[in-house]
Amino acid sequence: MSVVILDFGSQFTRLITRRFRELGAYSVILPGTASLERILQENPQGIVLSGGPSSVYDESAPRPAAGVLELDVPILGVCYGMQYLAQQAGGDVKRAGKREYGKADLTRYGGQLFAGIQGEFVAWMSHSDSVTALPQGYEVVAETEDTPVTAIENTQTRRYGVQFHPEVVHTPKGGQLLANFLEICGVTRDWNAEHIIDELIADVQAQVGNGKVLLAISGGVDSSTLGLLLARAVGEQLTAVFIDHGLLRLGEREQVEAALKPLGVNLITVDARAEFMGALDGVSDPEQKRKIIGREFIRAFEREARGLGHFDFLAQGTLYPDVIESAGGAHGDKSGAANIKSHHNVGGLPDDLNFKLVEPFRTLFKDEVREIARLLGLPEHIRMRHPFPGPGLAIRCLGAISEEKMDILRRVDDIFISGLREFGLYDGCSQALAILTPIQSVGVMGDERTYSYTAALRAVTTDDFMTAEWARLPYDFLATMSNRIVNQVHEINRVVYDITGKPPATIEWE
Ligand SMILES: Nc1ncnc2c1ncn2[C@@H]1O[C@H](COP(=O)(O)OP(=O)(O)OP(=O)(O)O)[C@@H](O)[C@H]1O
Ligand SMILES: O=c1[nH]c(=O)c2[nH+]cn([C@@H]3O[C@H](COP(=O)(O)O)[C@@H](O)[C@H]3O)c2[nH]1
Ligand SMILES: NC(=O)CC[C@H](N)C(=O)O
Ligand SMILES: [Mg+2]
Repeated sequence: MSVVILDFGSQFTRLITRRFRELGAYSVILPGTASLERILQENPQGIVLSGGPSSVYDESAPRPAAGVLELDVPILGVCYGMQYLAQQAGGDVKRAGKREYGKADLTRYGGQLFAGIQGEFVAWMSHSDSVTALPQGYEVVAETEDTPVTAIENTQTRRYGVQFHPEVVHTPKGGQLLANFLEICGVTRDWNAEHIIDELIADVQAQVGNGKVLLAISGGVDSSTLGLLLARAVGEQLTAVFIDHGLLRLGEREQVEAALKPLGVNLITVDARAEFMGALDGVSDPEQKRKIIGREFIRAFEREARGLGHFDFLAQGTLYPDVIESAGGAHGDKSGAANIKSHHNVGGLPDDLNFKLVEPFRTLFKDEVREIARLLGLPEHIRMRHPFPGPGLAIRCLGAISEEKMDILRRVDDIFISGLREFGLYDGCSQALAILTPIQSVGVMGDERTYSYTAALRAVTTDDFMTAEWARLPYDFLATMSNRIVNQVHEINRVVYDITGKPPATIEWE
């Protein structure tokens, strides 16, 4: 039993499942055009039609399969989904005079979807089209100043629609609205992280059978948690490989080896520094760097696999943000989301990949993996570690990299991260990093002129790494960091702090 979410290409589709998970309900995402038969396999108690970039009046607009709207289960349409419901029931949808984007206050609301909700209701909007004529049997149950038809319902047929996005955090009471929909569907809310673990284990066992699995492990949260999960799922068939690509932080290789040993993970460290540094020599374009790194990772795993016998499967701790930013879409079919950057483990994979990928966390967000990690008993110091990207320092050294630049950046990074720990600020940030810029500027030290590099420091707070705020670190702390860095790293004579959120920036600089 589940709620089926039909995806019409919204950036937020995955957030709908996430909210349902938080509410203790199990749901699955299927492509918007999935067949009726496929949908019925999920035994749905309710259906959500997601938002999407298309307009329902376009010839080529994606539509649910015939019969879906006739199913005798409640259906909630979100944005595009609501417009579709309205159009199908004989209403009309037109391009609105004004595009509505961002927060809007509901000037009135009521009806079953809003049951029990009180006070102001801030709704997050992102649409150009609007329902301009209400279909028969429907009632308008919410409006904003700009959009007279902001929510509709037909309690007879149990069809509901909202023009805003209840699934994003910018709609603070959206969770309650989704809970009301679950109630209408009669969903029992007893789904939790332990169920997720059982399900993930069963899925891995079904996928892998007796095959041998090479686990790409970095010592980070995702792959370490995956190590514990796979140890339970396919124990003996597992070999974990950690790659030292020369782009790691100061002392990281030793720390990772020391941290993973007690977990009982059978770990092999591969020294691939020469291969990575050679392949990256002289390359300055960020996307090209990412693609080369993705390819070199796979080549290193292949070399290792050959030495150890035959491996069908490569397991990676890929998370949902890696997938959506690499333009993977909610179900990994490149369904219209934009390519922001090619994460080494998704968009950076070479075309001639000979492994089958095992990526149980591909639909999850970081904080959900941390919850799984807690249940599997991952030690706190690994569980709460800041993420560190697979391409490592290479994407924090802007432009072409070199051994010398890696060495400079390693020392700056170490001063900053150790400083955060020393001042008790590490856990208050979700991620912190140092960047080596190619900018050289004039300074004066010991009465002498310097002409050296500028380092940038960045720290952010975020839950899901999809959006982030820059961390308001104390000035005194930043002053201490700046001092230490210019004093101890002679190649740096200027330090700046990045005060940009995501969006419009991203967390990493490349
Ligand atoms: N040095 C490495 N050696 C082997 N595999 C790696 C390495 N770096 C990254 N990977 C693989 O790429 C995946 C994605 O990297 P990513 O940094 O997003 O996750 P993580 O390192 O497991 O966790 P975290 O986000 O906390 O750093 C990892 O889960 C792992 O499978
Ligand atoms: O394993 C990874 N391989 C990659 O290619 C990669 N690129 C970005 N990141 C991490 O993803 C999160 C979001 O980063 P951005 O805001 O820079 O896109 C941040 O936590 C980044 O550190 C990566 N992780
Ligand atoms: N976010 C959405 O689902 C948008 C739906 C439709 N494309 C519109 O602009 O109104
Ligand atoms: Mg990592």
